[in-house]
Amino acid sequence: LHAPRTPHAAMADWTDCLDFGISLAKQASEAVLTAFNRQKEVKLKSSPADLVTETDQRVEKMLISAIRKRYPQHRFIGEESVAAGEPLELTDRPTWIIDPIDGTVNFVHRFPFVAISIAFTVNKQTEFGIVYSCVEDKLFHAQRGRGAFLNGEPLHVSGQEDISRCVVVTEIGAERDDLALSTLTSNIFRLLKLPVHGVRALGTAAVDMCQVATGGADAYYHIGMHCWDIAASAIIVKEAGGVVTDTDEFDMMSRRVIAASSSSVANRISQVVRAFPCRRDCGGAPGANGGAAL
Ligand SMILES: Nc1ncnc2c1ncn2[C@@H]1O[C@H](CO)[C@@H](O)[C@H]1OP(=O)(O)O
Ligand SMILES: [Mg+2]
Ligand SMILES: [Mg+2]
Repeated sequence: LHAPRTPHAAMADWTDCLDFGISLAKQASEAVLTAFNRQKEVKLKSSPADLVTETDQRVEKMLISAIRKRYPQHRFIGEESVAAGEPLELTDRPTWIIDPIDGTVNFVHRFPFVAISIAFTVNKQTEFGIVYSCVEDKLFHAQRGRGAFLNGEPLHVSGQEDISRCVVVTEIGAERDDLALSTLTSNIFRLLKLPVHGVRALGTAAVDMCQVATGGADAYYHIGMHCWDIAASAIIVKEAGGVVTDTDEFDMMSRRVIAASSSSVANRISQVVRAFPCRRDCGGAPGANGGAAL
């Protein structure tokens, strides 16, 4: 007798991978903290504000080689691998999306918010996300359909629906051209005029977005970041009861995101904030097959 065939991905719950990812994030955090107070050699990437250090590269290599050893069939999208010329391609295969240090400018300056961000997708759907805020020693994680947690305690968004009572987090990013800078500053101007209670930026997209999951902030938006900056924190916000959108449906490759405590706050931010053009990380038109869903 033959049991009915169920696709492998539908059967698996990927908890094994999640546990392994958490143990690796802890190891990676030790490496980041050891280097944190030392003098760093800094190289530039796409702009004078887009930095990389030897630690970013070493931590990413350590993570990928450990995962590859245990799961030889799995694929990777890593910030520093892509910077070194690896293709950025999301397929249906199990894929680890890694930012070895989110907040490299903070790391270089010893501004105490840096994180390791690890997301895992199957069939382009995120199964879990891990964000380890190293200096704070805060481990955020979420698994699809199973809630979001900070150091093991359940997380919930604030539920705030009134934009004028919101703390909104965003990032300044690495772009320094006139169009990007004027769009960015006028977005902040328009939000402050609504008014909102405050606008904040911690310097790490992953940790910023986790603030929405804790209820410490009510919304987050960012234009220009990459999939590895937000893939893990997006599922953490969603599992904490938040809303994660683009101008339309969330697409982690679109380089735009709004995460909010409620759909009314998300809609209000999408009415106020304008995007500047960014080349997609991968895939076709927004929402097309090459994108990725939560
Ligand atoms: N081109 C870009 N535009 C906007 N944000 C970017 C960016 N590249 C990276 N980021 C991310 O935005 C935050 C800082 O503004 C960080 O999370 C940073 O990630 P990183 O430190 O891994 O490079
Ligand atoms: Mg990053
Ligand atoms: Mg990084």
